[in-house]
Amino acid sequence: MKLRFPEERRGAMKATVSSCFSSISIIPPSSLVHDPHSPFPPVRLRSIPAFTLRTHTTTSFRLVRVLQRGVGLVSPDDLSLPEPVIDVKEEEVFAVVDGVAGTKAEEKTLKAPTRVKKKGGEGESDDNRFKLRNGREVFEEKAYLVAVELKGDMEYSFGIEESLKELAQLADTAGLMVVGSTSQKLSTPNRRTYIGSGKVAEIKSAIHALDVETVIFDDELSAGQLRNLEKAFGGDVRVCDRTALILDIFNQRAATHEAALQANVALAQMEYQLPRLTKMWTHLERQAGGKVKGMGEKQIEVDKRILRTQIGALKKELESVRQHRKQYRNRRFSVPVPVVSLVGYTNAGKSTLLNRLTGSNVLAEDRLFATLDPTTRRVQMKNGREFLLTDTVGFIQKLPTMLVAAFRATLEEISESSLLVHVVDISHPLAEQQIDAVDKVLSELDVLSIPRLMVWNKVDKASNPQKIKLEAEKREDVVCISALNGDGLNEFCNAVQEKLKDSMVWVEALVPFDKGELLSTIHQVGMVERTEYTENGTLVKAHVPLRFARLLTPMRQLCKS
Ligand SMILES: Nc1nc2c(ncn2[C@@H]2O[C@H](COP(=O)(O)OP(=O)(O)OP(=O)(O)O)[C@@H](O)[C@H]2O)c(=O)[nH]1
Ligand SMILES: [Mg+2]
Repeated sequence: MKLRFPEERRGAMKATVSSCFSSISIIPPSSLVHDPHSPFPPVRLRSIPAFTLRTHTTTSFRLVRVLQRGVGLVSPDDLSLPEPVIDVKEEEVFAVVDGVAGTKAEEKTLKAPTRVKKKGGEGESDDNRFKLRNGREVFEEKAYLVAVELKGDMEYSFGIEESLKELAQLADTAGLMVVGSTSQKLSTPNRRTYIGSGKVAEIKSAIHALDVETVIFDDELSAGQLRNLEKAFGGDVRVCDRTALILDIFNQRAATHEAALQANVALAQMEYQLPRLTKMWTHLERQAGGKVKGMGEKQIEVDKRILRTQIGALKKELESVRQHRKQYRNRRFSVPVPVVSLVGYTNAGKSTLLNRLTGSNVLAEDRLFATLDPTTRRVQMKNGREFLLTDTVGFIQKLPTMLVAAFRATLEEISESSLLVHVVDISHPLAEQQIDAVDKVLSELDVLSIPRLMVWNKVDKASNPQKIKLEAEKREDVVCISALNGDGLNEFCNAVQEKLKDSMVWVEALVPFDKGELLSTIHQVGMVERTEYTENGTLVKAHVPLRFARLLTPMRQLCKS
């Protein structure tokens, strides 16, 4: 496999590890657990919008309720919408209620599509389709996947088949059963239906033949396209896009996490929802026989205003969480242990690496987006040096921008790190494309200036580990490891230390004898090259973190005089 790396990434991770680190080895995990607690105290938010707490048994039902007919998102308690004076037949209630959030009839429709386990008869085959996902039982709906390759799209490096494979993994993570897929090459997407009319007809036949319940598109679709496609496919089939699917996975996973994280996901869902509120209400005018002109327009405005207010309130609360976390981090930084963040594509093995090095028990599994919130643990090496290692949420190609924005506060951990370790699943056929996708997100987060070290993980799983290792040796900024079996972890720690040294400053200071504690801290957080005992104190020559160097300024002057 050929891997490309931009010039700036070929940094200073020397193959010639400096002699002062040659004796470093890793202490067995059991003795490394220094910080069994999360780095942040639990944060309480005053309010999480009601919709994030609503759960339904059927995934696609949730997708549709939450993401497509978004007005249902708004908490009924917050609403003072005028009830539409429309005489509707029983079967029309569902459509009307889907457009009118918070009416009494909504409760009725919420229950409508929920599947109930039946004993015997018709329900028996359905029984096998109830699966446990993210700690919850969900009905495994049949999903059909659609991808479009736009001609001349140079950014699209994944290839349509691979992107579909990843979409299938996402669908599986969300609890859907993929029964088929199709793709189309287009020069420009169709404005109304995204795909061409022939493809629409082809998918419609597949829906009938395979009993499809949900059609998922690999790209973000507009509200109009989603609606037109649903209409074209007819029946009960739902249509959603990749972004909605990712948001749904985050929503499912966030349910068991702290409130601040749920609020981040809620915010991302609302941001996705806002532009998709248009024309949701036009059916009201149709059902009123066109007698109440402008009614739909008015309702959209009301909904948008409510949603904007909720977004504003949520942003405000998240800002206070941000400040809270910042204060906590500042306190942590008063002991200047360098912070190293693990970043990378989802499923690359970041959490497995953190667990290996620190004896922690962070969830690591063969699923996408196993980790949602950062975990920081202390890594101490045999030579007494230590650094803090932070595990972060994984990235993915076509990561919804609203998710990146919403997680910005959480990802501040990354921006305040001394070093980013980019973990790559080198056994993956698209490792190179995944590296590019991660770089893209890192540049969106504006952290490209932080020193980086690349780690090729899962070497044990690669078809030709020896070849990979030889390739890595040729590069200056790559370390090969297997987080699963522990191979290469000594080299990894040495490389981290070397990289950290690059970000430190050289000091020569005379530390008075009565400041023994300070001397041991220098040994702990810095890289001491030499110590000399003099009449007036200990002369130390070391690389230390910038913040710490400032503390030593008076002693540096003392040394010069
Ligand atoms: N063979 C092999 N499997 C590994 C290795 N490292 C991790 N894995 C497996 O890869 C899967 C994903 O590992 P995680 O540690 O959860 O990956 P992650 O990067 O934290 O994933 P997200 O939290 O989704 O971003 C798990 O099934 C791990 O057991 C490795 O070195 N070799
Ligand atoms: Mg993880």
